[in-house]
Amino acid sequence: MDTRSADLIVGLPGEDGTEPTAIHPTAYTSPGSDWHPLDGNPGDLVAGSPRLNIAQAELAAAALLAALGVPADSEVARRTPARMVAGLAELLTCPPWEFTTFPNREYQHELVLVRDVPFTSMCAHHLLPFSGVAQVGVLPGERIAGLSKLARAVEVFAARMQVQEELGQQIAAYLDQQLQCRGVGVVLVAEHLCMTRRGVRAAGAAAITIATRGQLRDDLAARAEFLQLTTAQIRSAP
Ligand SMILES: Nc1nc2c(ncn2[C@@H]2O[C@H](COP(=O)(O)OP(=O)(O)OP(=O)(O)O)[C@@H](O)[C@H]2O)c(=O)[nH]1
Ligand SMILES: [Zn+2]
Repeated sequence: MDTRSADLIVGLPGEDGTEPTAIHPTAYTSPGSDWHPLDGNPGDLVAGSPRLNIAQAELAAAALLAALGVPADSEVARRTPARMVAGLAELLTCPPWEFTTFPNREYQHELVLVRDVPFTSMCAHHLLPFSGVAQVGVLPGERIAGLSKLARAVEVFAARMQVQEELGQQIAAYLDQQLQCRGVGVVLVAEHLCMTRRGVRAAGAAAITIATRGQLRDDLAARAEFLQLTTAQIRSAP
């Protein structure tokens, strides 16, 4: 497995077949990431968290709108600062969940792939959403994950401000650590509003990133199969 994450390995299945000790995804900081506005803990951004000051955020939102010259006195706009804060908090928050695994009793050694997991995340450069689909593949080891947990891993790491490359690497590193499996692959295809609706306004442009671990990175045949299954339907340039 990825040597960069060796010092962070948790969740090893017990020798007697007991459940691994799961780390909660919201308490997880991926290896190799040196900067996250939410400090690796999107779960902090929930109502009541000392890090989420709703009143202050609403004042700041009102000040931002005023500085942008947006009138605040209409009935429609009166609650806009509160809606802005609630909307951002929602995009940067994920409900808690536990990573469930099961013994790989029939020894499924072929690829397990969950395709087209929709996600929305927040661009760390412009605070605009980027959204698309994730393809999450695992070459199982001793244990297999509940399928929904592969999609939940996407969901929880999407609830951060970041760039797409980081999102893919965080998901891959997390699954690698949790499952101690033989390989992990994450393909993200996303539209960045900061690029398609402003700036260069490249409408229709998509960003594709690939993050792999273990045999899906190092075994050329396994990698080719994974990429063929996950990228075959991506539209080529006109
Ligand atoms: N690699 C990467 N770049 C991103 C991502 N999201 C946004 N960007 C890019 O981040 C860059 C920020 O560059 P800047 O030149 O500082 O920003 P800007 O002046 O708004 O640039 P323009 O978007 O070209 O107008 C832009 O090129 C964005 O397209 C991402 O997920 N990954
Ligand atoms: Zn952006």
